[in-house]
Amino acid sequence: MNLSNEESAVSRFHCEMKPEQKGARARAPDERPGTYVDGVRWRQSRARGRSGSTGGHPLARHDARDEVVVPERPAMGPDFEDALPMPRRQTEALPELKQEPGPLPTSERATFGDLVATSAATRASFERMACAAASNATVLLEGETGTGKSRAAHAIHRSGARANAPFLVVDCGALPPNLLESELFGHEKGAFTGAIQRRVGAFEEADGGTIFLDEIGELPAELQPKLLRVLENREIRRLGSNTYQAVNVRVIAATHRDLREEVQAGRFRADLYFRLAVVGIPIPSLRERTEDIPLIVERILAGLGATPEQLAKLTTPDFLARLQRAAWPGNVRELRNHLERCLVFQSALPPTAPDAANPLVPASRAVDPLLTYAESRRRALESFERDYVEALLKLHGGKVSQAAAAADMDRVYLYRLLRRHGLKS
Ligand SMILES: Nc1ncnc2c1ncn2[C@@H]1O[C@H](COP(=O)(O)OP(=O)(O)OP(=O)(O)O)[C@@H](O)[C@H]1O
Repeated sequence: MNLSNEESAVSRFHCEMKPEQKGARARAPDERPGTYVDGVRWRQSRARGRSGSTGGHPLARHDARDEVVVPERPAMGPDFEDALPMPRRQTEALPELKQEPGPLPTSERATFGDLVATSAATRASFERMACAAASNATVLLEGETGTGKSRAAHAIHRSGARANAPFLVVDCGALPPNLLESELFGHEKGAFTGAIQRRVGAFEEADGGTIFLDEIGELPAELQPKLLRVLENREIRRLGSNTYQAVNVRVIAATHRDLREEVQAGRFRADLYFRLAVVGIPIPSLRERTEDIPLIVERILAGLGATPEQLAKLTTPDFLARLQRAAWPGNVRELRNHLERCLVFQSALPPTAPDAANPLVPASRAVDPLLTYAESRRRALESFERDYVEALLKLHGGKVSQAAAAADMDRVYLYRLLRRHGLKS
């Protein structure tokens, strides 16, 4: 399909088009005016070869070739992307913009790399991962914290043609903008105070391989146009340098955010979103795929070196059923931590039950007067911290920046606490 849009003022998500055998199915997300096929206004339509569709004024054409053409921006100077404004905040009523990746193909595939699953939802994700691995396309993994996005990214890399080349991970939420820019693109000596020598960035280091941009939704606004340029032109410029150099890097990005919502709110560039989501792969939360829990438990226990006796004790139908009923806001990571605790305490511990009156408040823990005051205090503080950040994150749907702002904490400090308590890697 060849789709063109010559009008810059078109809404960010004006319509969705899905290729079908004999053309394309197009869907307008709401009643907003101005989307036409062959002159007729529509919300859902099946378009044939060479129909014209206008969204307001713009013209969208498609033909039967299996190719999507995103309009190119005019060529400008090396810093042209820095001058591009962030899109304005959407002021009109927000339409229903939940991502609909289309019906995912059902798959027999119960493993991908070291990931295992039985649920249809996860097997469908595996199918997409396998397709992505066979290509060089940019991938966007979307799922809650701890669902296994990093593992999936690594598995895609390992299953593809770049398997023997480097795989570099950059957490876009963990560094302030200037350090992140240098981490990604490198810098020249003297580029800023403290740049005492030249530094190669992750894109250069990953040349020939894959770069995994974790928490891409946290990418600061000023770096978004720079990443867009890399994705469009496959070239980078070190901080403090005037020249671009070509890089051959496959990009896999991941986020726990709904990036479409971020685009609607004007916090994430629509053009960057489209460049990233060439292959979008949703990773379901653990509570949406409780059928996977027994297999995942076995896999995790084997990885943790559980003995056959421990394995038998922690895979009884009763214990597995309890695990399947738990909420797991931290998803597989939290499940893994729980199993590790079970091994340490040699017991099939019940998963932390949320307080009945307030599901966000975990049950209180008893104090042990046999411990010293200092040790008791340390443990209580530790336990408070974990419960607090876990509940905070759950309250804010896994959105770290939002949670940090609401709790009046520094985002980087919250990240540190989440990592310390195994709620984030
Ligand atoms: N299918 C699986 N089998 C075993 N362990 C898993 C599986 N999926 C995830 N894990 C474990 O869960 C933890 C979290 O996985 P991972 O870091 O890939 O999640 P994530 O979605 O990238 O998290 P975040 O969004 O916080 O970065 C890791 O310890 C990983 O080893």
